[in-house]
Amino acid sequence: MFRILVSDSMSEEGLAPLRKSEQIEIVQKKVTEVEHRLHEFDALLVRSATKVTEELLEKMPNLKIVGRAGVGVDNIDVDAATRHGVVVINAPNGNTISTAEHTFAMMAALVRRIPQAHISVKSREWNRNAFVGNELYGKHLGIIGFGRIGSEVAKRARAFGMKVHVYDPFLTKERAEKLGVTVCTLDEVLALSDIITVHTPLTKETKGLLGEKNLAKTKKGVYLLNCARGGIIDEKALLQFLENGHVAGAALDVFEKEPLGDHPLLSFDNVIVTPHLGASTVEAQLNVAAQVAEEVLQFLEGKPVTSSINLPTLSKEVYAKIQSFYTLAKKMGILASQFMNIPVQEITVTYAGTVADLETTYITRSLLAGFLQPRVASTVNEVNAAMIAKERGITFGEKFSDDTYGYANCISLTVYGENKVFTMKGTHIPTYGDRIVQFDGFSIDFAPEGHLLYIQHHDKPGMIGKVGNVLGAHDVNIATMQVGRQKAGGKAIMMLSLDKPLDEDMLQTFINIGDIETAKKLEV
Ligand SMILES: NC(=O)C1=CN([C@@H]2O[C@H](COP(=O)(O)OP(=O)(O)OC[C@H]3O[C@@H](n4cnc5c(N)ncnc54)[C@H](O)[C@@H]3O)[C@@H](O)[C@H]2O)C=CC1
Ligand SMILES: O=C(O)CCC(=O)C(=O)O
Repeated sequence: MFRILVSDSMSEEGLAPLRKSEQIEIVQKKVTEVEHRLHEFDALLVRSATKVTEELLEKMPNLKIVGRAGVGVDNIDVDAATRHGVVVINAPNGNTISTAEHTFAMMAALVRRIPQAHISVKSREWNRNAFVGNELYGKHLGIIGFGRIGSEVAKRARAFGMKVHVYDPFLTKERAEKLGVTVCTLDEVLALSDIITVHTPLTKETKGLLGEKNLAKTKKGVYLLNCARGGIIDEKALLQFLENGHVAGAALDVFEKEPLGDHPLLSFDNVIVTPHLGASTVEAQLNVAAQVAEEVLQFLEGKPVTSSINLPTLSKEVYAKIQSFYTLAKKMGILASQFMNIPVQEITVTYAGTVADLETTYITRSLLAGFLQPRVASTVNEVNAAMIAKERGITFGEKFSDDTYGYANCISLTVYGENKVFTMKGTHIPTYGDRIVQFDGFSIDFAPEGHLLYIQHHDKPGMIGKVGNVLGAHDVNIATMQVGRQKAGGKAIMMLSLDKPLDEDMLQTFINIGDIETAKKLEV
């Protein structure tokens, strides 16, 4: 049974797929109302009101996924979630149109002074001369941030006969041309535009992007819009430019601090405001709730998510292809970690054959998670494996090679520890399964699963019998056994899979046989 906490208001219809599952219990309450049972939840669904902080994550040790029904994840401490191994997903497309339409509604309202006129008429006035506005037709619109919403705003602006200038450092010329907009520098957008609208995320680079310095570069009489994130337009600077009359008006849906409360911006007649309503339509809320609900359901069923903020994004088709290698890699990591139970500095994974053409980042992360899990107390998974490796001073890298070791695909692992380098090769054979085909320099062929006993010995007659006798005497049944050696009479290894786990103190009994150098218990 999975428990999902929905802590902000969300479309009921969008959540319906989750309600259908008998494996899922949904609790719709604010975090503060369920403080005593936060540890029970596997998933948390939020909009922007719930702040997903490190402190909250610590109170939710069972949490596996946070779903943001919307775009911006600035209310979620993604780094902290990553450290806790919690996947963060969002619903990036569901509210694009609503927010673009809201921006356009705000733009029209701003230049035609519709809210002011509305208040006037409601106050029983009829003052037509007080509300003379401007046309949008023929005006220069500057769009800062040309992603999903910015480009939808541009389409609508073109339909209104506006000239669109765009600044986005990550926008390619081809995409801009396709959408019929002119790519500019930021200074050009500032200098050319009659109206400027921002559609970037709030980042270190965009915080205060329209501050005192850049506002001074805009045309006198410019109109400004922010339906993205509070803080992209610096509110203090905006006040100053409204006071001196340089900015003709501003339309704001978002603020540095929300809820806004009493704010000096509200005293300006030419500032129109909405309470973060960009995505507040029935359609957008249905879209985003349905999108996160579907993703969370997939995730809880062990399937891939497609819009994760802190995991490589995989389509279902790609996930299906990598799944076998993902499992093999995890087992290889677990085996290597137990075998090399010493500090390690570096891990290299080399891919050859069919696996080399797949999304290997995910496979490497899986191997790393398998390797780190026996070494750390907290949960390690694909989300936090890279971060934990870094914290522990373990570097890791991927290589690609043509040497498949005679198989259709081959994953080779090299672990560099103090005074010891360990190597292993694994392959996945459809219908046969995962096989380790090289272990610590010995060619061998065993399935990496269950209770394993590794013995390194001198290649002499009778060794297999002696090991078998010890196991028999302790009532331990051998399920399978594989041997490998470097040369006749040289160093050799045995890998036995057993029907029950070995007691740690039995290992010395094998060493006492003589001609056995190492006996290790491995559990996968
Ligand atoms: N008011 C509301 O209710 C809503 C607000 N939003 C906000 O709108 C904003 C845009 O959302 P989307 O278009 O979906 O995101 P997006 O990720 O599709 O687009 C953002 C664009 O900003 C660009 N960008 C990043 N740094 C930049 C910089 N320093 N200068 C210029 N451009 C930069 C990126 O290259 C990207 O093209 C986000 O902040 C999002 O949180 C989104 C939905 C609803
Ligand atoms: O949940 C909301 O209404 C806010 C939407 C938003 O700001 C976003 O998706 O970034």
